[in-house]
Amino acid sequence: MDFESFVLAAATADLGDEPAAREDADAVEFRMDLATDPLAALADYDGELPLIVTNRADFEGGEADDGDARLDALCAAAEHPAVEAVDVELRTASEGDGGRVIDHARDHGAAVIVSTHDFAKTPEPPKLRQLLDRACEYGDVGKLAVTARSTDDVLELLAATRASAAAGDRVATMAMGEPGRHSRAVAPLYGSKIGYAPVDPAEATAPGQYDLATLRRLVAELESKPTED
Ligand SMILES: O=C1C[C@@](O)(C(=O)O)C[C@@H](O)[C@@H]1O
Repeated sequence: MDFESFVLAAATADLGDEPAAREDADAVEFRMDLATDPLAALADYDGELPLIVTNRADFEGGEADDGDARLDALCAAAEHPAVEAVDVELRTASEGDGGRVIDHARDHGAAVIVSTHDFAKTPEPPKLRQLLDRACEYGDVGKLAVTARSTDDVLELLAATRASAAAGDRVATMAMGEPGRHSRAVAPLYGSKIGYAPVDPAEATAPGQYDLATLRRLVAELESKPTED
């Protein structure tokens, strides 16, 4: 996966969801932190969709204790041939031991997504750009998920997405929460390269997600098509 075009990832803790995701998803995001024995599940994986592996730390809204074991598991996962991208938090990349995961992923041919989340708010516009810039310094894709409290927040996120993409960075953005839901459908038009949606809406991995089939349909319908004139 080079993320040159938009990738819709079915986010799940259960790789058994893959057959159900095939029709609508381009990839599966395997939330290792939410799975019971993620490396065993990965060893048994023989699905068709490529995998993005995420072992989200507790300090960033996930359930994995931060520490060596979390990063060791990500490194082991990166060795699986179906794993085409590895997700690392910006904080882990910049302040923690994420460098070894990034190097290991690249050594095994996997792309690196560097993520940062704000679960309370949408930061001011200069900060949005700064977060995307920093995430792109470490990752092949810089991902920013914020919390929208109004549609104005979404406008600012879309503007930052557009500006980063126009500057040549590969970014993925989404606004979490109800007022931000539509960002998941429209951000691809402004340059966002990854969307996340659960196969089963009861198993959302973030607030405000559409279910997979809905997001696929919305993105496809909004996709700009060449005009005939
Ligand atoms: O970082 C992200 C984005 C996300 O938080 C979202 O808002 O869709 C969902 C997570 O599963 C994924 O790791």
